[in-house]
Amino acid sequence: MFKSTVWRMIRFFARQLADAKRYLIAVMVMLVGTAAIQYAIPRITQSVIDQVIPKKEVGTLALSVGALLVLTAVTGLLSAGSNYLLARVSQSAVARLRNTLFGHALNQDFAFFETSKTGDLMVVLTSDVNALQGLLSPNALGLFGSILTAVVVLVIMLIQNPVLTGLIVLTFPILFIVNLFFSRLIHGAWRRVRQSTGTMNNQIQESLASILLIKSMATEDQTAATFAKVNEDNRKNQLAATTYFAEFSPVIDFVDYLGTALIIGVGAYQVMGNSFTVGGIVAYLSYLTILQAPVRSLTNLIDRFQQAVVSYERIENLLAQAPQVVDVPDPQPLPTFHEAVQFDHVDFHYGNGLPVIQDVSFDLPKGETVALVGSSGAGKTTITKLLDRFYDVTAGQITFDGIDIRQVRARDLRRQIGVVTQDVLLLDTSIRDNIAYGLGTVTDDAVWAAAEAANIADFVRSLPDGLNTRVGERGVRLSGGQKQRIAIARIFLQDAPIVVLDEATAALDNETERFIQTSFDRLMTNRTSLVIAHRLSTIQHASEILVVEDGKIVERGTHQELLYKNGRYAQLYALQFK
Ligand SMILES: Nc1ncnc2c1ncn2[C@@H]1O[C@H](COP(=O)(O)OP(=O)(O)OP(=O)(O)O)[C@@H](O)[C@H]1O
Repeated sequence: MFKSTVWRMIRFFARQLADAKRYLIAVMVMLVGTAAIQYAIPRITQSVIDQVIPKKEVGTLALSVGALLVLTAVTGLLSAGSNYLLARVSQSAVARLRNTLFGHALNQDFAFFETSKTGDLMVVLTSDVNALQGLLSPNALGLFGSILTAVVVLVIMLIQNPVLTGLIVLTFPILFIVNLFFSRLIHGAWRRVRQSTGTMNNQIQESLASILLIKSMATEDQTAATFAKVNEDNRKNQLAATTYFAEFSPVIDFVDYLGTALIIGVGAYQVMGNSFTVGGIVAYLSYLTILQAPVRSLTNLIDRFQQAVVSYERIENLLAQAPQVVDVPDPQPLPTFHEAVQFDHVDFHYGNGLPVIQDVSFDLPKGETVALVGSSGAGKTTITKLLDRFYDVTAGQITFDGIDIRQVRARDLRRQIGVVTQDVLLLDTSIRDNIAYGLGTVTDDAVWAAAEAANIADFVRSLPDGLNTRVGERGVRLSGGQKQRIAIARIFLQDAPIVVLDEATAALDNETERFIQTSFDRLMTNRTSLVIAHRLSTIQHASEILVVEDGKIVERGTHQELLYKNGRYAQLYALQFK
């Protein structure tokens, strides 16, 4: 499983990098150049010590120093160039991936968002994508460069001084194992730090979001105590991570130093026996750093690789999700609504399989109002969601002017239906942008006309910033009634021929209720409406009232007919007006 994921991930990277071939070739050329210069610099130092100094060649000395300065400047340029190109390639690959994932998530249907937690999706879109970016980062990709340099340097060192080079190479497995062990420990420790930081952040976010609840239940102390516990866990994890680091750094330094000790000990011994030179020792000390670099970053890369594989698996899982509600390959055009919507023996259940809607049939002719009433949880909202095709019916069909709504493009259908829900969704932007949301460029006159129709214009005019007033996160700076009227203004502007109104259940004061009712009435004039009514006084003029209980229509008729019948509706009505 792990192996096949690794292969798929490598192929994925190859595809991502395919169109950056030119850049990657340029990077390779730069890396080869860097390798050559990194080999040459210690060689020049060596020749200065071994030849230029004994022979007192001042001219060659000046030349050598000049060459060293030029070469160092050139490596600087090459590494800046290759880092820039690698960063450019990896960042655009990652940005593309994030766009794909976000678009894919947005295109999922409603059912998907019910089963996936927002937090989990956030992790995939941020941390998991970052983990892949970690593998594509200039550091990780630059490892190829440092391996290349190390191999070149190693071959030449072996030819020059096989004994000393052989001994140095023997320290590498120790260096590798100690590094691996250390990085496992430290990564584990940092993972725990990240987890506890995540828990801490969630706790802060949740507490701030539910501040009203905390204040009204006076649970400040309790909330602070829970937070203190999470905070303490986080402190302990941080301390453990830094302790590991403090303990292991000297060990790593010691193993690093083994190579240096060998060069000084064995090298000097060879110099005494005239089989090596002082300049050679100095050059080898520089080469040692070049050789150790990839050994050290390899362990880092192994960890990043493992993290990336786990993240890639989660990304793949998200990409493998396919929405159930999809457009047919050849959708029919949907002309403007002109006749009727029909529910024809509709059955529906959510993912858990429990029947929610059973054998529901009704007509919603153009220009008429059909009202849904019934107890909480009876299935009224579900019926409106089926009309908007947020879910597909499990049996029967819903037709729009005779066309099954599964045969048309979902967005064409939804454009013709305006929805005002109980919990009004507002974005943290201006009132103007909230009213015009999703409707392209709209003139201020049109926005004012919609605000006027929704009975919110006077209020907007009374604000110092008028239409430019920001509504705050989730519209916190507005009252419930004001939010709802902004949502109604949005529907006026959308000018959909069909409206779905879910009356607020929350008790509104009489004045607000009257305001909203007038704007609802205006919205319903000349439109076709499906209304979920909680206050039965508002639907007395509906052309048909459907009483829904346990997902079935148990009674239907006009207000007068149903009162006369003296059944469930009459009962509900009596309850509200006794
Ligand atoms: N996403 C879902 N997954 C599973 N069951 C659901 C889901 N949404 C709603 N239900 C269930 O479906 C039934 C009908 O819910 P629905 O929201 O349609 O009722 P409602 O009549 O609109 O209620 P209310 O008047 O309280 O808004 C309820 O039993 C509810 O628990």
